[in-house]
Amino acid sequence: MGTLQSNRLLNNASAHHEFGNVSVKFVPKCFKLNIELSRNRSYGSGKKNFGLIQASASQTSVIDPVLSPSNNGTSDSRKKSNEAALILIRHGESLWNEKNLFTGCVDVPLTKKGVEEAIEAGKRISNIPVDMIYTSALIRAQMTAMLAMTQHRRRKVPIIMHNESEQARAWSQIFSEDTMKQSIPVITAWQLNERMYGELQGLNKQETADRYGKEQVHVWRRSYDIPPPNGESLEMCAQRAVAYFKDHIEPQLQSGKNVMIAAHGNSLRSIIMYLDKLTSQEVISLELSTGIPMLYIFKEGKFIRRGSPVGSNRGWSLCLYKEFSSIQAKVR
Ligand SMILES: O=C(O)[C@@H](CO)OP(=O)(O)O
Repeated sequence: MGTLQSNRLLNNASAHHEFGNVSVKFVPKCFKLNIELSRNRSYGSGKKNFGLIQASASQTSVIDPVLSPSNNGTSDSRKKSNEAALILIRHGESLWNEKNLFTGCVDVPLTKKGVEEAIEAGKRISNIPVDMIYTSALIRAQMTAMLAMTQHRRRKVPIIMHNESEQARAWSQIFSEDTMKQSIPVITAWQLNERMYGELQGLNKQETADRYGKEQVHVWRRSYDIPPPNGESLEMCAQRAVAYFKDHIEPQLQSGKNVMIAAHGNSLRSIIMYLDKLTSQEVISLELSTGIPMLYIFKEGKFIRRGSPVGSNRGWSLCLYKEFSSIQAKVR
C-alpha cells in the first residue's frame, strides 16, 4: 500500500468520526412537547435511565442514549458513587490471525474460534453491569462486543448508534423510554481501530521475518516509535486512540458509567500504556491475547487494574493481575 492509499484510508475513517460524537436527538416539530431533562438516577430493581430527554404526556418521546456525561445515569445499586468499571477486550481470533497475516486496518471477521472466545469473554463479564460500549469501526471488534453481550445476565440489547449522517441518526431513533432502558448504546469509533500496518497488511508474518529478518520485523511490530513502511507506529496509534479515550470515554467513567471497549491488540496496548502509566520501554513487552477481558476500576480520577473477571457464576471474583496470563507486562 502506498502513502496516498494509506492517507485515503485514514481520511475516510476520519469522516466517519466527525459524525460520531455525543449528540442529542431532535424532537419532531409536529409535536408540541413539554421537554424536561431528567437527571434521575434510579438504582436497584433493574431500574435505570441514561439521563434521558423525555417528552411528557401522551406524545411520543424521542430518546437518545448517548448524552453528555453530565446527564448521568448509572445502573448498579452496589456501585459506590464516583466509581466505575472499565472492561477492555481485544477481539477474538480473526481469519487473518489464524493465517498469521498482518491485519491492521483490513476489516476481517472472526473465525469460529474467535466467536467462541468472544462468547467466553462474555461469560466472564456477565455479572458486571455495562452502561456503554465502545468498539472500533472494524467488524472483528464489533462482533466480539455483540457476541460477548449475548451472555450478559441483564439481557440488555446492545444497539449500534448510527451518527454518520443526519438521516442515519433520524432513521434509527427509538421512541420508547422503556425500550431504551433495556438497551446499551454501542459507539463505533475509527480511532479505536487497529494500528495501520502500512505495506505489511496482508503479508504473512513468518514470511516477512524470513525476508527482512526477525529483528527488523520485531522492530516493526513492537517498537514504540518506529513505524512499519507507510504505516503507523504504536506512538502514532496512541495519539488517536488515547486522545479518543480521554475525550470521549473518560468523561463517561467520570460520570459513573461502566464502559466496555472492544478493540485491538495495538490500540488497546496504547490505551493500557496510558492507564498503567507504562513507559515506551515497558509497553514493548505488553502482549494481549485475543478474547480475554481485562477489568479496571476508575476511582477518584485513577485507574486501578483488577485483572480479569473469572467467570459468570462467581460474581465479581477477580484473579490477580499477575495470574492473568494474557498480559506478560512487568507487574508494577
Ligand atoms: O496484524 C495485526 O494487525 C496485529 C494484531 O493481530 O499484529 P501484531 O500482533 O503483529 O501487532
